[in-house]
Amino acid sequence: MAVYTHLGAEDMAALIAEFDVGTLVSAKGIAEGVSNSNWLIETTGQDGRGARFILTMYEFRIDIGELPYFLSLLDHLAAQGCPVPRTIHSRDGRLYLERPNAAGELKALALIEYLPGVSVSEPTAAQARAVGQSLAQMHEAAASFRGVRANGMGVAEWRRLADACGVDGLAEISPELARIVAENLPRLEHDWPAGLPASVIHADLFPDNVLMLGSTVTGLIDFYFACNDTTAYDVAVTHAAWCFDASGTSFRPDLSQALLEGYRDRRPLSAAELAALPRLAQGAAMRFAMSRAYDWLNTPADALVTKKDPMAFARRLEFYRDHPEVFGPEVFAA
Ligand SMILES: Nc1ncnc2c1ncn2[C@@H]1O[C@H](COP(=O)(O)OP(=O)(O)OP(=O)(O)O)[C@@H](O)[C@H]1O
Ligand SMILES: N[C@@H](CCO)C(=O)O
Repeated sequence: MAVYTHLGAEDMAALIAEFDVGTLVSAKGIAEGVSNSNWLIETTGQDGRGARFILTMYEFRIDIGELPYFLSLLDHLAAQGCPVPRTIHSRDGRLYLERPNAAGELKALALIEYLPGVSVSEPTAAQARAVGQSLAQMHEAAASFRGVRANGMGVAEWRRLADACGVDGLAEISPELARIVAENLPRLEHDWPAGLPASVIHADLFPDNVLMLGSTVTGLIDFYFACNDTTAYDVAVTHAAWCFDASGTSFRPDLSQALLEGYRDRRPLSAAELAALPRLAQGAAMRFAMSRAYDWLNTPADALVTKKDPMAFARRLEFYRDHPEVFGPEVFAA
């Protein structure tokens, strides 16, 4: 569940009245998501024909100081034609408002455009191709975005998370996990690709952050890890998130080929980027193995959150290390 704060009907109506979107008709809590409280809002709309929005209260994790980067990035990408929800600005031009949460702490709230579509759990090749195309479209469209944010989930953070788990903590999750981190993290730290083209990246484009209708991408959402970093690393993250079964044991070459071809339809990958992809993909797998391992050990047993399996990504890491040909030229020649 993810509605941590109860907003009464009068408070909600007053909040929505701060935006030029008509009057409040209904507000329903959204169960998905863990970091924020989210509501599906229905209003009469500016023209009386009805309109839908997503209202988010940023409960944990997101620093209010970073919200202008995330929310104005949505506006920028939407204005460039990307399938990204626009931020609705308040009548007095603010990107977000502030209200007390359940504990009386001041929290930020943003209203964003509602987009149709559902997140797929078993993607087809046509859907993977469309996601590759949308990712490339986003990279191109973001080139003119002026905001800058460092990647808080980069190599240094993988090390910090690994050290915070400790060898014993990693081994408690799985002895294999401790071994894979010990064997691969120092190597990735030492040889992490540098000097490749950089841009704004989404950095977390998992299937649950893509809305689709059939094989059409209708929404890229949850930009709260977006940052400026190596563009091809975003391709690697998306590849790691889309091209395996849930356990990370079974690689799907059909999805891989479709995703990479879709991406290259819109933005060519240079020889240097292609050569770096095996290592970038190992890093992407390490990033999610480490954030999941840390959460595994530090999420209270009674939290209403499903723990995600770190081994699913540790296995992907070994797969990428052992199969660099996944990104080889023969894949694209086929
Ligand atoms: N613009 C949108 N249009 C339609 N539905 C949306 C939109 N934004 C979010 N949603 C819906 O709300 C759900 C929760 O959103 P989101 O995943 O961003 O929450 P979160 O708490 O930030 O997530 P997490 O903690 O997993 O990062 C999504 O699964 C999606 O169903
Ligand atoms: N998408 C991530 C969570 C965000 O870090 C995961 O599945 O582990």
